[in-house]
Amino acid sequence: MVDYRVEDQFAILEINNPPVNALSLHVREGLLNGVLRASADNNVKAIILIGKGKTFPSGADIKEFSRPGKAPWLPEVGHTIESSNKPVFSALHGTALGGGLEIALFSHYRIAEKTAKVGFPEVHLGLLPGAEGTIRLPRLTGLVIAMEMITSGRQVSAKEALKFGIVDKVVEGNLLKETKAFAKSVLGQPLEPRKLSLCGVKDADQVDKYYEAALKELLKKYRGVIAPVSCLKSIRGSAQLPYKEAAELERTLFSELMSGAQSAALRYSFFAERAASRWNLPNGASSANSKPLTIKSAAVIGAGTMGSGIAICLIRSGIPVILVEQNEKMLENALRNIGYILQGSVKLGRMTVDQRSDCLRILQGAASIEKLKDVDIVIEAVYENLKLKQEIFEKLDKICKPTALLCSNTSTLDIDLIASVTSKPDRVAGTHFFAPAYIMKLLENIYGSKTSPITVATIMDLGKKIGKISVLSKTCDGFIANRMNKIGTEAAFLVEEGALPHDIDQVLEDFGMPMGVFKVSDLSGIDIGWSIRQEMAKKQGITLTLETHYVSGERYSSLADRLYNLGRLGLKTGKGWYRYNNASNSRKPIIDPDVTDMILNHCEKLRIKRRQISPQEIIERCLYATVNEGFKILEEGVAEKPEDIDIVWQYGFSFPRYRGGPMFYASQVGLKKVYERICYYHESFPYSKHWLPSDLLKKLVSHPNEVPINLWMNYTNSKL
Ligand SMILES: CC/C=C\C/C=C/C(=O)SCCNC(=O)CCNC(=O)[C@H](O)C(C)(C)COP(=O)(O)OP(=O)(O)OC[C@H]1O[C@@H](n2cnc3c(N)ncnc32)[C@H](O)[C@@H]1OP(=O)(O)O
Repeated sequence: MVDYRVEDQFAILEINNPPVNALSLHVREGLLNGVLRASADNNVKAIILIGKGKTFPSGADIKEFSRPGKAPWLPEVGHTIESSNKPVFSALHGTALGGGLEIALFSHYRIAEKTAKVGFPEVHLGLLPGAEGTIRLPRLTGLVIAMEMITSGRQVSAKEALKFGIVDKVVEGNLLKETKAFAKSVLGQPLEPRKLSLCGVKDADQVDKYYEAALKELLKKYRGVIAPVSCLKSIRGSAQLPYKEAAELERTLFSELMSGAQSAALRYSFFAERAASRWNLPNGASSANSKPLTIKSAAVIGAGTMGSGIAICLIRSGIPVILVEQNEKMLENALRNIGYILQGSVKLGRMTVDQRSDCLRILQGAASIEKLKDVDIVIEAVYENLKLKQEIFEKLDKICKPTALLCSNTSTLDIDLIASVTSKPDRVAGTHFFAPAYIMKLLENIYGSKTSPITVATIMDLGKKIGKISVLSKTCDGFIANRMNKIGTEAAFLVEEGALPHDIDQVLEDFGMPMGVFKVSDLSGIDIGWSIRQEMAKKQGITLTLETHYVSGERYSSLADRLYNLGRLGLKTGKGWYRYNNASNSRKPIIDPDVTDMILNHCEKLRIKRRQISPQEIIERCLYATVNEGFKILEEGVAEKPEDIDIVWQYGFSFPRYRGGPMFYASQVGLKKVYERICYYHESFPYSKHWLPSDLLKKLVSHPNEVPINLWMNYTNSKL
């Protein structure tokens, strides 16, 4: 794991632990033994630490964090490096992150290859750089930069690292050769000034001021997240305490974070995200054995908000797009809007003026789909109506080349029904983007019964290429995301039973959702849900009234229909579940007593006796109903694994990452407890079929060993 050789009186310790040279036990042992051996060798003048393959160590081995670890620990390895009688040079390339950067900070000198990046991403895992990174970095960079880098987890370029004083030299070409050359230029110089444990923090006298300012910002930016504040406390310690005491404080804070629920969820999320990109189909095809096609050109049908957003995602990644819209005025507006949105990206520094021009150069509008005969993929993004989509797919089937993939941005419709009108159903799939498509990271890809592995591989790969997190779902009504989402339904019932919209929103926001469900509803428009409900009623041949309380034997809440009838369509009309001060263009929701009156009247008419509802019940009702559906989704093979579901929730619905996702959250609460509460709510609300307990959940609670391994998460010691 660490290859040792001596060349030109340099001991080269080459770390060889692919794929990212994580500092697993054997690497730590190799480094420790290698440094001791080189220090004792009279033929060695200096020691060089370097990574084999694509990177210097990118951190501690995160997998080791979930099991009892073994010495030597990283700080021990680090102090052996620092106290060596020979100068130690870390030669950085790739991504020198976390524990990797800490090893470098224990070294006496750091040389970085031009394209290298360095950083402390531990905060994303709910941790702090616990091998004295919070104590050493401020000694090089000063407090402000260290606070920013460590609390944000940002990776900085070699050039920036040089400017900040993190590295001593940036080199091009052969890193080892250049490191040796640099080493020769400093050999013989005293080592003491190079030992960070002997240096002070140069702006230590300003620490309280910097701490307060950073804390204020963090509390606003990362509400409810504990690691950034612990990072900050540890950095403050680096300035206020003697080195050893600061290191002890760091260790204490690190242990607290490591044993906490947030870090467990964030570490799970790290692996879940990577697991979601791997997929298996029931026919044995998988991401490991299926090769994607290369997509060189695309078309998007429908220039509404969704279609335009999807076109932006594609052109931003260099894929030429034909945007098709029959309505010429709408097309013109859409092309102009895309220009404005990209202009906004330039203003925010997310792209250059030239990059914007390049994007617009590969975007063209078209009024008919006749022009699509040569494109590699078509993504249809018209109104959610099966008949309309089938008409389009029938035409595309005739016009497009036989190898073209035909995809629908449907959020609910059966892919098999859409594919059934084409002669090549193996080429048809769903690519469900989330609004706004150019911002939201999730791409929910859907396969039908005839979708080929090549098609699946291609859309999963396309997602990655356009910077999305792709998750695969089998076709069903609503797929993973919308089928599972029971929060809105239960929230409305809770309001009928005694809670008020702002009570529910507050509880959900305290839980970590960025916005409560009623605020979201106001933002997207009360009319959207209303049309969906009317469409559903039409299909079932029923008429919804303001007194409707049951539909086909299922409990129904007409509260939102009442808002619609009052013309309270949400933010756009200045009134919805909340009131808005449109005169001042404010988006801030204001609690409206008229809504409370409307709710109380509704309950009186339906003879509902209102009661006190606790925050605990709000969380349970909103989340456990969703979790129960999640288990049904797993049982039916709609999602292949719980990690897929959790990633859909994190990236599609902004579920707090520090809670892992609904499935991981349920595992932390304890599946037995969750199951018992679901059974209780099923008894209490027999007319809501989403409370019918999932068989899989029942089995996991009663006979966990009989459940196939993929149906429960790999990366957690879940409490059953
Ligand atoms: C007493 C105190 C002790 C320790 C303090 C130190 C703490 C730490 O160092 S915590 C770790 C800090 N480092 C990180 O958080 C980096 C995490 N990794 C990444 O950000 C990325 O993997 C990368 C930028 C390094 C590379 O990205 P990319 O090239 O896109 O590859 P992948 O992300 O797909 O990763 C490839 C493969 O490697 C696995 N992996 C990555 N990092 C680690 C790691 N630190 N430990 C274990 N495994 C790691 C990753 O899961 C992928 O494997 P799978 O595809 O099988 O999942």
